[in-house]
Amino acid sequence: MDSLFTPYLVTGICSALVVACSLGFLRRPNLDHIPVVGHSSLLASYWFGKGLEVDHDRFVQEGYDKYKSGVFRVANLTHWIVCLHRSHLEYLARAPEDHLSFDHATNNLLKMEYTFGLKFNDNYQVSLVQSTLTRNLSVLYADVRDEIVAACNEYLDLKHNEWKAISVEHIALQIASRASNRMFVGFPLCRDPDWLDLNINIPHAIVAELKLLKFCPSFMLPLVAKVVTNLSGRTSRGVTLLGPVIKKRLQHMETEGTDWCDKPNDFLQWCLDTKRETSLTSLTRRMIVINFGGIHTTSSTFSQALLNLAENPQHVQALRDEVELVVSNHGWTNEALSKMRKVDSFLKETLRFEGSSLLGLSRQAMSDITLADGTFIPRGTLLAFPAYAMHHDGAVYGNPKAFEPFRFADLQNEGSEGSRRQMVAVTPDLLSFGLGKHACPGRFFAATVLKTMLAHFVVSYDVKRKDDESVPNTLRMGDAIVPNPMAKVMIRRRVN
Ligand code: HEM
Repeated sequence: MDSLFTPYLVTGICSALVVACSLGFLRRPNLDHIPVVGHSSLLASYWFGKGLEVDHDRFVQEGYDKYKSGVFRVANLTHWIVCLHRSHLEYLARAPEDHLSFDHATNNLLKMEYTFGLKFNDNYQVSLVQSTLTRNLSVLYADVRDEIVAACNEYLDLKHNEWKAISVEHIALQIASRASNRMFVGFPLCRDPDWLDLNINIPHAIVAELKLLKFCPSFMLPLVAKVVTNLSGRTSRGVTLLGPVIKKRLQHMETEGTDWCDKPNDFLQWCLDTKRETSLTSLTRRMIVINFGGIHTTSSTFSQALLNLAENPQHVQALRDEVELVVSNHGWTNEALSKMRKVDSFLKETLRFEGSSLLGLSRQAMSDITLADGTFIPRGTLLAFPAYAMHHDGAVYGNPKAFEPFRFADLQNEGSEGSRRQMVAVTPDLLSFGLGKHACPGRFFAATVLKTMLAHFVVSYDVKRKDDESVPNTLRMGDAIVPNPMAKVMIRRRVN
């Protein structure tokens, strides 16, 4: 019965998709008045889809250079992205959600309900990141550092003083996911290889699923998602691992109220304390989504920083001197991190120089809008800024094509605007953490983890390029910029 039914079902879905896609094309916002860079139509970008993956960076840069003070659009397989100009940043930062929506743009990209199983706009975890997580950084700093040191010892597994080749991406992912999960779900689950593996690999699965889902019109998503996503599989694997921890905590809350001896202080508990949900499924999905936002962003920044360290050995001593001096005065504390200007600058320059996306500040127009320069943006349009090109603009940064690790520390030392130069500052010159009310709320935690990781590496290990090969370039996959997964560096315990 099933085998007879399946071909009809598949044919039905395919035909409906074709009809719906054609209708979808007809209903797209009319953007004829905005110049195109690269593929001249969405259809062309379908046909040359492979080319788009490869050339997207070239098109965006071309548009940025050509339309210096205007807007342009690039095709992104299923929709146009209108790239705005720097002068529109202030409007975007202030625009209310019913004009320019971060949530709709994100949902358009991630199809949250079908990939994570969380309803659109059901995101109370965002305010917990912003408030409780950030507030607890000093209190929980010792735990986070403890996890980083333990993870380094375990995964690097260095014997004596011998050099060892390590896969940068693998090591960065393991350490970042351990450190993050110490804060997210606490000890001992933060060391459970199955929990870590689940959360490290979910983004790969979701990216693959989205490649299919993004062609699907919204009314068909519930049906198609059932076929192409593995939401129930990953949820049940997560519930098996996290469920017993949640159950135990719920029991404590029932018998002992809001406080008890040894009450955990971690993200899971903060979610439970809100009493917004008690279902094992939704709490597990919540912890998966927070891992999704936190792990890969942090680990790819660290991967890139480690590669930059191996590529620029002449800067290691300055970093070591700074870390040793600060730690001798303040110990390993969150306060000490705020004094490590060079470490901060090294990471900030890594975000500027490589970054994680060609485009930043994606938003969807929720009504017809006319920008200050008169450009008309119809309702439904997806907007973004050419972040990578902006970060490499000689009018903003001197010597923009060079990695200058201490450029932000030098600016901090020179000027009165010290705090604006810090990694966590969000300013129009650096869009790595976004801008305005949706600027990344996890950036304070990310900076704590990243600075501790880098500071620990420079004082504990020697790092160099592998066999004097230069480090491989980052990869471009559509808009995303990711460290090359094949990249390796040589590492040993510090010799002097
Ligand atoms: C180096 C690491 C990270 C980078 C580069 C990064 C970058 C970003 C960016 C660009 C945005 C969108 C901002 C906008 O469009 O205005 C964002 C949003 C967000 N990030 Fe991060 N992020 C990082 C780490 C983290 C971590 C560790 C967490 C959680 C602990 C986190 C949680 C979030 C959340 C919840 C949002 C959505 C904010 C909202 O809905 O208003 N991020 N992040």
